[in-house]
Amino acid sequence: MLKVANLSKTYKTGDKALSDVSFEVPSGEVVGLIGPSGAGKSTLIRCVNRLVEPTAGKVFLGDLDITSLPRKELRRARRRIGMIFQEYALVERLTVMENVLSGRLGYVPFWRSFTRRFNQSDLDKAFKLLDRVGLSDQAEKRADALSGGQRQRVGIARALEQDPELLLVDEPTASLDPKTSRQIMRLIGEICAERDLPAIINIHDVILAQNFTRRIIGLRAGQVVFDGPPDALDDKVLTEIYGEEDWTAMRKAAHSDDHDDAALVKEERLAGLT
Ligand SMILES: Nc1ncnc2c1ncn2[C@@H]1O[C@H](COP(=O)(O)OP(=O)(O)OP(=O)(O)O)[C@@H](O)[C@H]1O
Repeated sequence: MLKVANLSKTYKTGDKALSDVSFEVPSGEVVGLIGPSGAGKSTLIRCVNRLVEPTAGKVFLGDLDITSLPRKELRRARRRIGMIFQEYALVERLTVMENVLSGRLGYVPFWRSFTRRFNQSDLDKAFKLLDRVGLSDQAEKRADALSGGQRQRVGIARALEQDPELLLVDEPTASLDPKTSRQIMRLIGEICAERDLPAIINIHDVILAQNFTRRIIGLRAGQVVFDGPPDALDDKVLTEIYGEEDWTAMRKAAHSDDHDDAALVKEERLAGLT
């Protein structure tokens, strides 16, 4: 379980990015973190594993107070937190398998990580993960030969290779087309359910967040202005978070996207492609 208590962050520039943010994420819960640009979503995700140092407040992973750990212990604690990034952060010239195995680098002794020698159980696990994310036939391909969606699947498998207790996901679909975005969100949700893994997903697309998470936290100007189920996110709340928008038009557009998807899948089935 993750607990964030009274977290605040003011950058050296004087920008107040987070003010007194508190929430808990129990095991297996996937939280969509939404809010306009500059609301503090990335800062919040990064404060959890102290890639950004909070100015005040606490972060607990289970009983462990992440915020009070000295550097060396923080490194150990970070192994318990998997991160998935918008731009995938893969090593382009390495193979898919090597990228997944790099998720273990925090665990293996330095000399072994240097020679990239991994034990059989790491390899077995990586193969299983690649199978789970639908890439078992791509293990030897170089990362730079993959599509965006495939890259993000590698990013997911890599995060899982370290057996995390928490997933921090930063704009996982920002570089993907709508259909692939939905597939990636579905995959993350399924994997968290299978592993009883809590996750926070920073996602700018409200409709995606509503369709693929069961709880949404809305940030505005560094403060939590909504914390509840997707159904409760009505036009009034959305306007409070984002300001005035035509929410009906936005929903219609997303809905027609869904229909296009469904029609495509049907056509592919009829043509015997899937
Ligand atoms: N390294 C930094 N130094 C100074 N100010 C920063 C830094 N990073 C972010 N900020 C400021 O903190 C506030 C929150 O930024 P943050 O990137 O967390 O928002 P965000 O909700 O993730 O936005 P976006 O959706 O555009 O990525 C903004 O006012 C931003 O300008």
